[in-house]
Amino acid sequence: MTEETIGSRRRAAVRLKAARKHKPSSQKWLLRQLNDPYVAAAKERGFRSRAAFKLIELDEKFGLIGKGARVVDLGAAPGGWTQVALERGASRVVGIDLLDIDPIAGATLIKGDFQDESMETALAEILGGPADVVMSDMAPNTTGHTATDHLRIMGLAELALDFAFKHLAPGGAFVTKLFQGGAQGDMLNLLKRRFAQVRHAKPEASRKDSRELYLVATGYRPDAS
Ligand SMILES: C[S@@+](CC[C@H](N)C(=O)[O-])C[C@H]1O[C@@H](n2cnc3c(N)ncnc32)[C@H](O)[C@@H]1O
Repeated sequence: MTEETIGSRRRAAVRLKAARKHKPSSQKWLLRQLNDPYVAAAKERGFRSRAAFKLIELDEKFGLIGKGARVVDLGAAPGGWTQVALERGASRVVGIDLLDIDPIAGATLIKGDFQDESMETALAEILGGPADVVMSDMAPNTTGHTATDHLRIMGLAELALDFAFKHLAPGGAFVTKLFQGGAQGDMLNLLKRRFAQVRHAKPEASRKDSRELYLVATGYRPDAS
């Protein structure tokens, strides 16, 4: 048996031992975390979430974050997407979340609901101009009821889009998380009128069994009606 095999067996035994300390429901979650290559890679690269790799993939595919870009990260906690935006050359990044976020050098982090009026003035001051990218990885608490969860996430995505309309620079990009079924009806039509290109994407890092996917709209046209 090679040393590598012995090593991986040992690691598996440690994982199982660690997982056994927990209730069956959290055991399942823990085992999934422990065996997830993106969790391991995030730890190795100092990212706060495995979600960081979703943004890396989206940026590699669509070229969203240019050098010196101003970026707004909606639903930023624990901070993976904010870290990626900075690493990819953004000059100003504002992360907003209902939850506390530990400081990230180079970013401004605001605790609160992105819909609060106070956010508008704070943002204009911090960014020093309109945003080049408004991105939302926001997720509402899920209920387990598929139709309700779909409506909730669509509602949040629509509000994020309203926010983008107010803050994006011409030519800017908007990214939002959705559930499968994607952007539909009115929202999709609106996006197609106001952006040069609208695409759906399911990054490799997005779990196969999750209904999540992302909508990426580029080339914002504020004057289009
Ligand atoms: C999946 S997490 C984001 C992970 C993040 N992209 C990362 O890489 O670390 C979704 C976040 O959306 C936040 N959220 C949900 N509704 C929000 C709202 N109305 N305003 C601000 N943040 C919100 C939640 O608190 C949660 O932290």
